[in-house]
Amino acid sequence: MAKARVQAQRNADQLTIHQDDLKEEEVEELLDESADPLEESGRTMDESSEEEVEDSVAQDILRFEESFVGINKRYRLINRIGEGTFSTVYKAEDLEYEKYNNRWDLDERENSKWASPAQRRRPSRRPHYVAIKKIYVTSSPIRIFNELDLLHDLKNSDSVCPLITAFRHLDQVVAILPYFQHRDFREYYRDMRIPEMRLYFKSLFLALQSVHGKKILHRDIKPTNFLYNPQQARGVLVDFGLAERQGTDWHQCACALPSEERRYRINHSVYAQTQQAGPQTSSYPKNETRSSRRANRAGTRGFRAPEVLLKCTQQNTSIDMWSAGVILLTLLSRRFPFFHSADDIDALLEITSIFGRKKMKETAILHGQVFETNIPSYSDAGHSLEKIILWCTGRTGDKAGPKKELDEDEKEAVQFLYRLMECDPTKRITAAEALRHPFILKAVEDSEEDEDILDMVEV
Ligand SMILES: Nc1ncnc2c1ncn2[C@@H]1O[C@H](COP(=O)(O)OP(=O)(O)OP(=O)(O)O)[C@@H](O)[C@H]1O
Repeated sequence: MAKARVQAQRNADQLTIHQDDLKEEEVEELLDESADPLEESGRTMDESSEEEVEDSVAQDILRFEESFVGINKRYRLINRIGEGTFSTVYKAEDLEYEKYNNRWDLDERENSKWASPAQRRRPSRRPHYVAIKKIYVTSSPIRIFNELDLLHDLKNSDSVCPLITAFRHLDQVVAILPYFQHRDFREYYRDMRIPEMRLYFKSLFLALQSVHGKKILHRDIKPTNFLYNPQQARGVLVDFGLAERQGTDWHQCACALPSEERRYRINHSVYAQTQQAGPQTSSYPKNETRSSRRANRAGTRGFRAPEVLLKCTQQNTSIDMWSAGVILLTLLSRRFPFFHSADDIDALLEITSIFGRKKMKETAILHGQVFETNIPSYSDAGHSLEKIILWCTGRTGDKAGPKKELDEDEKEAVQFLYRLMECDPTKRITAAEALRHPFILKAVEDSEEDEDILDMVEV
């Protein structure tokens, strides 16, 4: 029933929109459709003209249309495509596309390069899709403003999904973004090959380079926030709901001190004094009077950098590079999610099981924290990432048989991974440096090779 009502509404909307066009341009219709290269390239993967919509989704769409008065005059809601912690995202057709300047539409820009002057003058018959992000009314206005403000700042970056516009109706705010065709990460993480990974990360680091260039931390880098289209080898970053400008609410952290001064402070700390008092004394002050440390720990579990977990009070853009490293580890190990912690302590322990106790102690000290664990199974040195990837991909081999090894491409990927999952944020690779790393530079060589193959086919 709900489905039928949505369909009836859609048909009515479609009629009012297209009647006039048809009268004016009937003759050109056929030409228009066959000459539009985007008819081929723009509709990829999951896109069909009408999608199967579940009853519960259809009802949700109706409720949204009823509560947000006027939304269906501008957009034809098609499907619900995402339900996150802070918003619901719908796919919709932009019914008023031709009325506005659409500089944001990269596909259209690309398309018009190939079109004749006559085709360029004609309004395209291709439907134009947008993503409508309905931000939950429980989000604070400051948070909503922050997201829209940062998106506005990033509007000229080709690799950030731009904000087209935003509307408010009573307490409801919606952000309108271009709909970006992408493939669900879960469909390809098990079999993505190294050359494809190079392209994926090249695109991700181009995006991060532009975001970090503006001194903005995304804070929530994970596969669902990087919408990637393998056919175009291009992805866009979405969801700036947790993003912040670097320096917001900073207090001095030991990691930003010169190493001499840091050592001096550590040697004279309360902890160092209790240590000097001898092994019988408890390592921790019994009557702690200092308030517990506060720091922004926003992000998604499993993707938070060690300094976020250790409550560093001067976090910078390098936290996103760690999260990108977790994505690479996921792809190399074919395990998603790779980390599965219930809370921050668990998350620290998961990292410890890889990098070992010694590294974690050093990392904690960097931020003026003490890391101790009495869990016996954690070794001091941890395990190499190579070994972990071999274990995860079932290449352990038996003791009698030949030693199993990663192939050359994988070894190169792991070298790159060490630069991303560097526990000390001051030593971690930046997005700009990552783009110059051999692992990423080879992406260009690979695609040139592909072109050679294409040339051969043409000849
Ligand atoms: N522009 C877009 N084009 C296509 N799909 C999109 C777009 N924006 C968002 N989505 C889809 O909607 C999902 C949720 O979007 P978003 O991450 O912005 O919301 P969220 O509520 O902050 O989610 P989460 O809590 O999972 O981080 C995305 O993972 C993606 O699948």
